[in-house]
Amino acid sequence: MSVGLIWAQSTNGVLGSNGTIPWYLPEDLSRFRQKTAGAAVIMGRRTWDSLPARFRPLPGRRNIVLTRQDDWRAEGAEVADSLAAALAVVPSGPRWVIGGGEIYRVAIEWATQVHVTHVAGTFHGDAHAPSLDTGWQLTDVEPSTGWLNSSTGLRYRYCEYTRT
Ligand SMILES: CCc1nc(N)nc(N)c1OCCCOc1ncccc1N1CCC(C(F)(F)F)CC1
Repeated sequence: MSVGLIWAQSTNGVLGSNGTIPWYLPEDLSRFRQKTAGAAVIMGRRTWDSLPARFRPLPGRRNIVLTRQDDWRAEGAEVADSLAAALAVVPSGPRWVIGGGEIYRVAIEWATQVHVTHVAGTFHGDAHAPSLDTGWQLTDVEPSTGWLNSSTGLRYRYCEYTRT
């Protein structure tokens, strides 16, 4: 029942603040788009609400939204009331959990890969990335040393972790 998690976090582990991402990193948007293209994406209802309207639903992907509201509906979204239910509706093929903090904390138990965009800097926020325990191996860092420079002046790098 393997699933991948993908997120962008600051040095102090912030993912989001009040339903938004507290930085603008166009390179990460491209990376996210490329990594999840054609896959099923699983997200919490708050993350769905946070998507800019033109990206809701995320184009070219099955969008599965987790909510406990049994009457919740949205154009372009498939609804599930648990992660297990979400994974059951996409029995095969790549599945990416794309947020938010609450969902990552549940999904990390099922995950076999985590792709993190690390944004250099300290940001205020109310959603935090889960910590990766010792079972996770860092299998790819780009660049191998140092940081990439965004057109926005932010420094960032990509880390990929796997767990057997
Ligand atoms: C990108 C942000 C992001 N980064 C990584 N590495 N992992 C994620 N889990 C993630 O959060 C995806 C859901 C939230 O997404 C957005 N939140 C605010 C503004 C824009 C977006 N994006 C822009 C790109 C768009 C495209 F369809 F092009 F992919 C999807 C919506």
